[in-house]
Amino acid sequence: MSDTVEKIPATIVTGFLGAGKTTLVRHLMRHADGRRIAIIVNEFGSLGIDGELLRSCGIPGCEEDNIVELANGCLCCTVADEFLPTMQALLDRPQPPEHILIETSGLALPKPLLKAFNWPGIRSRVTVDGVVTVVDGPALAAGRFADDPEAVAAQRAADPSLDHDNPLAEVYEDQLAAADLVVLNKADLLDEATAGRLRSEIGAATPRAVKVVAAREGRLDPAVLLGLGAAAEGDLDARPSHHDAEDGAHEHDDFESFVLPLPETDSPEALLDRLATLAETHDVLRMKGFASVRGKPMRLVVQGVGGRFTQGYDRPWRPGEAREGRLVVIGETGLDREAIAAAVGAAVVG
Ligand SMILES: Nc1nc2c(ncn2[C@@H]2O[C@H](COP(=O)(O)OP(=O)(O)OP(=O)(O)O)[C@@H](O)[C@H]2O)c(=O)[nH]1
Repeated sequence: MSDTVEKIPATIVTGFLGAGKTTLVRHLMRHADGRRIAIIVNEFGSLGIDGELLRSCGIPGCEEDNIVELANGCLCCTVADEFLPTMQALLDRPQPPEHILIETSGLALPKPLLKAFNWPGIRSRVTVDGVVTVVDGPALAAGRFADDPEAVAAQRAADPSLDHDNPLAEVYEDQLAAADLVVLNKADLLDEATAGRLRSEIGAATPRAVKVVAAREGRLDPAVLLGLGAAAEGDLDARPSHHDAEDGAHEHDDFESFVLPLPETDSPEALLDRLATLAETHDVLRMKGFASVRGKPMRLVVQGVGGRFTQGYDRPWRPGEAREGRLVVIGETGLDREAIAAAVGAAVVG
């Protein structure tokens, strides 16, 4: 009975590339009210941009020690090698966290991660308080991740061999199927009618009745996001995955990621224009990184989701720090790396 009483709650924040997970985690940290929260951030690309952005945000609680980065992989595939030892180390701290936030990569399937919470050393000490799935409202409205969920479902039901027909939709659907709460994010870019339509679409795509809340920049009261008490690790059957038959193992051959050095720029606007054109031309799903702007003491952050780009400065370049720009590029396999590199005036480095 005391089984659940003293367990540390963990919240899994999942959602497609660029949906707004890191933004939501930052909001949560800003409103943590002194709660000791540890963050585990996982990224698909080899360069940990999200961890870097969280550390530089200046919010108390986002210090180095509280953020553990699992870059270069996908949490769902490196559970045993990376995630479990990381959790163990957090739990073994003299002052263990009061809550653990896990931000998955945009391409991760939540279910293998949920399963990991049943490992003996973890299950006795941590419970999954809830899976929060962040959805990019405007992307969904544009039909990018689930053009027609019902049609996809019907097609699949008719032909079970259609396992990898649409990897984007599969990831999106798996993330929704695992959700205890869905955040319909980027509500500022949706009109009311569209938001209403998306809510019903999401409702139809989730296998259980799950609350859908609209948000701008993940700005929701922590009481809405935390304390869901789902104990999701004990409820796996209710969260179907396209990869159930594969016992959690899945390939990421469908997607690729690489890093480009970004040359110093005179104009952030010109840089963004170039990247936006590039994203459209080459069908890039996600770009994010840092750049040096000539004459500026601050580091420029660039964020691109599909063809929509934003920029801002996060922190001054440190004394002695090389002002090296870096851009992570993520897309479906087959990106023309050379052409993309040439378009930003760089050579591929990783
Ligand atoms: N307009 C608008 N932009 C948003 C909102 N939330 C996040 N963004 C922007 O969307 C971009 C991606 O946000 P992130 O929080 O980095 O998304 P993510 O899900 O962590 O991205 P990945 O880690 O690549 O999967 C950034 O430029 C954000 O500023 C929102 O509610 N409205």
